[in-house]
Amino acid sequence: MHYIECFGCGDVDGGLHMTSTVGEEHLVRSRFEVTRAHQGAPGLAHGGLLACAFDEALGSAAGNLLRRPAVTGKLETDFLRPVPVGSTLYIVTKLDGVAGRKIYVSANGRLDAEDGPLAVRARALFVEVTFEHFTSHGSADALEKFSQTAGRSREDWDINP
Ligand SMILES: CCCCCCCCCCCCCC(=O)SCCNC(=O)CCNC(=O)[C@H](O)C(C)(C)COP(=O)(O)OP(=O)(O)OC[C@H]1O[C@@H](n2cnc3c(N)ncnc32)[C@H](O)[C@@H]1OP(=O)(O)O
Repeated sequence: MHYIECFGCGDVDGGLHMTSTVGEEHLVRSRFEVTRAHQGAPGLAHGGLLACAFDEALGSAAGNLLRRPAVTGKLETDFLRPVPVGSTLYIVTKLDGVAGRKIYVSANGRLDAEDGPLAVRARALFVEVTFEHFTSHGSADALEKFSQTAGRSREDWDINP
């Protein structure tokens, strides 16, 4: 599910511009190209933005694999290596389990190649929500834009393929 104004996957100035695809063995592969806009220490990615990139990758996996709206309840990150500006993080996310509304996902991010050195590891708990979560806490304008740019209606989420 893609939303053009999403900081993670949308077309936002200084955003992460991430792409995610569902691949073999129900793994979701995401890429994050680290630019100067994502800097913390000179020449290195900001840890908070790396956490954001993993939130996006993990959330994309939960949404695309289960086709249910869910939000991040908890996110843990292990920063194992510095991530330089100019590098690309190859993130692979897997669904670890579902318990009622709770969706457990985890991801590994490798530097510059699918088999590059492991730089960041993350785990998250997403909690399935109803559409009322977005209608009551978000804005009607943003939801309208979402349904136009995503090209889907809320009914699409009722189907679990
Ligand atoms: C039209 C719309 C389309 C939408 C498209 C989708 C786009 C997605 C975009 C994604 C963008 C990227 C992603 C983003 O940026 S998502 C944005 C960041 N996240 C949020 O804003 C979420 C804010 N939090 C909430 O809204 C509520 O707290 C939620 C909904 C999460 C739960 O409140 P709710 O009252 O509903 O449920 P509950 O409290 O009964 O909890 C239910 C169960 O979950 C367990 N639990 C909860 N929290 C935690 C925790 N921290 N650690 C451990 N466990 C936790 C809890 O114990 C319980 O377990 P159990 O007792 O059943 O065993």
